[in-house]
Amino acid sequence: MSTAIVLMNLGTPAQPTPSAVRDFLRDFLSDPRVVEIPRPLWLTILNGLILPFRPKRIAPAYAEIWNCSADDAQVEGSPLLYYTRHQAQLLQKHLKDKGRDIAVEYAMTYGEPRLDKVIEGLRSKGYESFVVFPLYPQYSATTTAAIYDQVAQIFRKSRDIPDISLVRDYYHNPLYIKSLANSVREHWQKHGQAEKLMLSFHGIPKANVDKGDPYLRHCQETARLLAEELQISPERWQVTFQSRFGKAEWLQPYTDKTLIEWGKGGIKSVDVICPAFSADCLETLEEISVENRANFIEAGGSEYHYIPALNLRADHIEALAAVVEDKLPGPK
Ligand SMILES: C=CC1=C(C)c2cc3[nH]c(cc4nc(cc5[nH]c(cc1n2)c(C)c5CCC(=O)O)C(CCC(=O)O)=C4C)c(C)c3C=C
Ligand SMILES: [Fe+2]
Ligand SMILES: [Fe+2]
Repeated sequence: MSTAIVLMNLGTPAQPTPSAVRDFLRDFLSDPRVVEIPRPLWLTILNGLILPFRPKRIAPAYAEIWNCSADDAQVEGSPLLYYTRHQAQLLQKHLKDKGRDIAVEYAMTYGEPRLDKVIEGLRSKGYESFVVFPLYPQYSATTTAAIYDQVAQIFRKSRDIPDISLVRDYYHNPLYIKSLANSVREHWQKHGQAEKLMLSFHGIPKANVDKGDPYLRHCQETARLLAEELQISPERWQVTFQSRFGKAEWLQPYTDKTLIEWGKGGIKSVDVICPAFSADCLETLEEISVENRANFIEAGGSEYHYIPALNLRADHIEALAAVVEDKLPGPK
C-alpha cells in the first residue's frame, strides 16, 4: 500500500488584499475550535465587528511581508505558503535519499490548498495510506485538533476509509530541539549574545488552558529543553506569548508588554525566537520583527534581533523526518 505524507499549516490569504484577507479570516475564525464563544454571539461579532474592519487593517501588513523572508530564501508570495511547499519538497527528497519513496504533499487548514482536495488527488493516484502531519510542535486544540476534525469530516461518509495516522505534537523530539539550539548558536556566532533570549510563542486564551488544553505545558517544556541544550541559566531567558486577539485574557506574560518593560528597565539587547512557528509568517515577520522591534527600541532598548523560524534548515527537515518516521510503514 503506498503511503503519502501531508504537511499541514494554518493557512494564509490568497492575496494581500482586503477581500482575500476577509475570505481567509471568515474561513479561519468561523471554526469553533479557534474561537469558543457561543456560536450565535460569536457569528454576530465576527460578521458585524470583525470582517467589515479587520481585513482592511491587516491587508497592508500582509502586503509588507509578501515576498519577504528573515533568512536567505527567495520567498514568492505568502512566506507561510512558500516555506510549507518547500518543506514538503525537501522532506520528500530527504526520505528518498534514505531509500524511502514516499509522496509528500502539503495542505492548509484554512484557505488553499485544502486538505480534502489534496487527499482526493492522492487517492486518485492510488495512495491508500496517509500520514497527516500538522507542523505545530506544541499541540493545541485551536490548531492540531482543528486538523483532526477536518480529517474526520473528510471521511465521515466513507464506508471504506483509508489507513490514516496523525502526528499530535513533537516539541520533545531531540532533533527539533537541536535544530532550535543550532539556529540560536549560529545567530550568536554571527551577532554575539544579547542580554536576554525571549522565547515568544503564539498565545491562546487562558481559559482554554484552564479547561485542559496542554499547549502551555508544551511551550514551557520546549523552553526548558532548549535552555538545557543551550546551557543558559534561567535569568537569561523568558517565555512570552504573542498575537493576542480580542478582549479576553490570553496566556501571559505578553510579548509586547514584556519588551516594553525590558526596554524601560534598562535591558539594551534582546534576541527573539518563536519556537511554535515552523515557518515564518505574518506573526513573526511583521508582529515580531517589525512591530515589537519598534516597541523595544521606543522603550529604550538598542539591539533587537529576530532569529528566523526553522523554515528550510537541513536540520529542521531532518527533525521532521525523524518525527514522521514512527508513523511510516516498514522497518524502523
Ligand atoms: C482568534 C484566535 C486565534 C487563536 C486561538 C490562534 C492560535 C494559533 N495560531 C497559530 C499560528 C498562526 N496564526 C496566524 C495568524 C492569525 N492568528 C489569528 C488568531 C488566532 N490564532 C489571526 C486572526 C491571524 C491572522 C492575522 C490577523 O488577523 O491578525 C498565522 C500566520 C498566517 C499567515 O498568513 O502568515 C499562524 C502561522 C498558532 C500556532 C496558534 C495556537 C497555538
Ligand atoms: Fe494565530
Ligand atoms: Fe499578530
